[in-house]
Amino acid sequence: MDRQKQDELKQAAAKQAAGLVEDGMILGVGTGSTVKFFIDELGRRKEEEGLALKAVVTTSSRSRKQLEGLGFTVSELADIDQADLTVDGADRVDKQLNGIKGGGAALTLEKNVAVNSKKNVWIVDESKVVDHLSGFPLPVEVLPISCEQNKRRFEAEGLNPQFRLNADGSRLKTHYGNYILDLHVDSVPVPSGLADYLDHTVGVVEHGLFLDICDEVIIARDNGEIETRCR
Ligand SMILES: O=C(CO)[C@H](O)[C@H](O)COP(=O)(O)O
Repeated sequence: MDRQKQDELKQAAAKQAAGLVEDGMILGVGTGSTVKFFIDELGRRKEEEGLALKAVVTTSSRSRKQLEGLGFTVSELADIDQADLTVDGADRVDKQLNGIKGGGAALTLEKNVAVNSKKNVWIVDESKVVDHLSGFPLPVEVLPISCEQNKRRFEAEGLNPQFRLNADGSRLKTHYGNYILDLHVDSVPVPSGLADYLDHTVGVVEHGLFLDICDEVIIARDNGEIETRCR
C-alpha cells in the first residue's frame, strides 16, 4: 500500500473516532501519525461545532504541541481521576483486540493513560490487523542502569533484542530517559506469557504488549469501508 493511500485510511479511521468525542468529556489522546489526523479533526470540531472538553491528557510532547496549537489546554495524567475515552493508534492488533504499541516510543505513558481510561478506542488501517501478534518488533522500555544485563537476558531467551537507535546511530532515549530494546520475534504465540515474563523482569519499565486494554478498534479497510470491532 502506498503512503498516500495509507494516510487516507488513517484519516478515515481517525475521523470516525472523533465522532465518539462528546462535550464535557475528559479525553485521552495518544501518539502517532494516525492520532495526528484525530487531533486535526478535534480541532475542526472545536472550531466549527464549539466542541468543549472538560480536560485533555495526552501521551507525547508531539501530540501535546499539536493540541495546544489548536487551543486545547492539556492536563497531566496525575491531575485527573480517569479519562472517559482514550483514542490511540496501534502497531498491530489481533482478533482479541490485543495489540503491540510503542512504535513511537511512547508506550509507558500510553499504557498509563489507557489503564486509567473508562474506554479505549484504537484507530488503525487494515495493514495493522493480524490474526496473531506478529510482524512488528515488540518495544520494551528499560532502565539505562541495567540495560546491558536486560539485553543479555533477552538474548538468552531467544528474543533478539536490539537497542532502538536515532538516525545518527546513538541510542534513542524515551521521554523518561530510558532506552528501548525492540524484541525481533517472528510472532508472539502466547502474549500473556511474554507479558508476564516482562512484567516480572527487573529493569523493565514497560513493554508494548497491550493486553485486555482496547475496547473497540476502528479499522479503515482498503476498499473504503470502516469496520468497528468491539471486545
Ligand atoms: O504506539 C504508538 C506510539 O508509541 C503509536 O500509536 C503506534 O506506533 C501507531 O503509530 P502510527 O499511527 O504512526 O502508525
